[in-house]
Amino acid sequence: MAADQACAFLAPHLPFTRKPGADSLPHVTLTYAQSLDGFVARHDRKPLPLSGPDSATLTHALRASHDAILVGANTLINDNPSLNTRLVASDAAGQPAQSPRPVILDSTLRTPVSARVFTTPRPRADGSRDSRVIVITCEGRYDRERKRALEEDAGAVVLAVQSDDGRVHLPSALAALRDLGVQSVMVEGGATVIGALLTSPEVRVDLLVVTIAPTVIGRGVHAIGDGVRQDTKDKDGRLPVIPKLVDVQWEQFGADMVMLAKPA
Ligand SMILES: NC(=O)C1=CN([C@@H]2O[C@H](COP(=O)(O)OP(=O)(O)OC[C@H]3O[C@@H](n4cnc5c(N)ncnc54)[C@H](OP(=O)(O)O)[C@@H]3O)[C@@H](O)[C@H]2O)C=CC1
Ligand SMILES: Nc1nc(O)c(N)c(N[C@@H]2O[C@H](COP(=O)(O)O)[C@@H](O)[C@H]2O)n1
Repeated sequence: MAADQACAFLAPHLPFTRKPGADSLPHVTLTYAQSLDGFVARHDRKPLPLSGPDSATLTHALRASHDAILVGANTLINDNPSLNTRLVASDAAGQPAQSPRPVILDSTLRTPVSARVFTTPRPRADGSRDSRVIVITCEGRYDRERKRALEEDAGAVVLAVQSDDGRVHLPSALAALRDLGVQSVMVEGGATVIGALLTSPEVRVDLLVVTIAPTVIGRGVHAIGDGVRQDTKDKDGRLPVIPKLVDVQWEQFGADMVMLAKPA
């Protein structure tokens, strides 16, 4: 069964908890599905189903094993995802599946109050933890009325952190999540967030889980190439560096191949 296979595949890497130390950031797993020719989305950025049922089960087991699940504002708006764990009964450790808290990176609060994520049931077996959606925005860039609407009409928690070149400063976002008690964050994308995270000199990706589906798209958005401008230096004059991968494992889930690795 795919759920058992997912548990066995992920078990050596559990639990996903933040490293010791008062100031340490949550554990970060970066995960996405790509076509055989390397795309995560069609060129029009419409939702693109790539994962087959078995690798989708793995993704949901991974979701259930994290405290929070993070996407960029474009993914939230384009895909209108649920971000829950409806495909699994247990997490990767065999405990009853909980849905992680959705987190949206949204510099200017474009997230619509009608987004599906706000009304998706997110029962928590332990009954104790706050499951409200968290929207992280940039200090000084958001509209107060949008913040009020997201908080009061959609029931979100809006956190404002410092901006980094007009976008949410990733270490500050993770520190804000840590301060809410989040130990582990699963980042699902899209391409811009994947690129920003993989090349961040300040944030460490602890685990990378990539599903490769035997589907050819031809034209679309590359998982990494379109999220990272290789010729663009950051504000400190540094070129983006994509880390090498170590401890690489491959396993077939249904028709898909899944790679699990650690950035060095
Ligand atoms: N196959 C897969 O596994 C997945 C595919 N996708 C696909 O990806 C596509 C969307 O990708 P893409 O258009 O690149 O957008 P993203 O979903 O990566 O969102 C990017 C936006 O997030 C906001 N943002 C805020 N802070 C940051 C930050 N620090 N770093 C990066 N982004 C930040 C920015 O918008 P602002 O400035 O307004 O804040 C930015 O434009 C969709 O088509 C979706 O279907 C998505 C997830 C997984
Ligand atoms: N693992 C995976 N496989 C695919 O084929 C995908 N298209 C995605 N996309 C991500 O999943 C989100 C949809 O989540 P729900 O099914 O609505 O819960 C989508 O927004 C992407 O983040 N992932």
